[in-house]
Amino acid sequence: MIRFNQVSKRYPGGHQALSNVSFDIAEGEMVFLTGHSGAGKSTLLKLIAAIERPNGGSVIVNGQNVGALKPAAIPYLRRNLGLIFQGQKLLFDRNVFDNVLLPLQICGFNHRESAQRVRAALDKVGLLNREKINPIALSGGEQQRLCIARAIVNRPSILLADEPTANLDTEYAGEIMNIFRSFHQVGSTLLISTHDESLIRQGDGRTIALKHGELAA
Ligand SMILES: Nc1ncnc2c1ncn2[C@@H]1O[C@H](COP(=O)(O)OP(=O)(O)OP(=O)(O)O)[C@@H](O)[C@H]1O
Repeated sequence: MIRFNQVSKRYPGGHQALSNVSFDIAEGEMVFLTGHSGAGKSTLLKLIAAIERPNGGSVIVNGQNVGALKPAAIPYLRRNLGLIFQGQKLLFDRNVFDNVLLPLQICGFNHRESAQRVRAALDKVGLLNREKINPIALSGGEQQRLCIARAIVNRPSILLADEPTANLDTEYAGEIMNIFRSFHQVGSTLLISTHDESLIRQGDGRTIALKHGELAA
């Protein structure tokens, strides 16, 4: 489902973030991506979502070479991806429900189906009873769960999460891991970058480790 074949990424200015990285992730797998700060984890996730392009090798997602996609094809790729990335902003001028609705509005779903999907996503992350409030009134962990609801409302087949439990206490981190496990159980493919050893222990998935931009043995 995701295949990296000898992938290298060098940023402008000459920094080599990834060197000759190769691995496969099968449909339905849950994989943790680990490595020190600066090892290249975020870069690897961005290559899958075509936020960055590789300088060498190929990144294949669902049979498509995403590094070679034309810009017009990128939104179609992203419809199959749920992205939980650092720095993604919630909209504080809309309520919880409307924050989750936004990706469906962009895709042109009708109102009734959208509302059902939003409520199903909010239910999964335990925020169904908070749909009318402004996200500013949510705790850090609840805001993170709202970001997850927004990422899954399209029912993506692949979920990419970059440090999803950073800055959260253990209790919240455990809740988020439970949500990921429930996706894994229904057959979604997950790739989760994390420093959090306890998350990895709870997750029962394979680990891919990066060290200075290379796969660590
Ligand atoms: N847009 C960019 N321009 C230039 N260099 C970058 C850019 N993004 C990342 N880098 C560099 O590439 C390397 C890998 O960064 P990346 O963010 O992928 O690492 P990471 O493993 O996710 O780190 P962290 O755990 O700290 O988030 C780092 O040395 C970083 O400074």
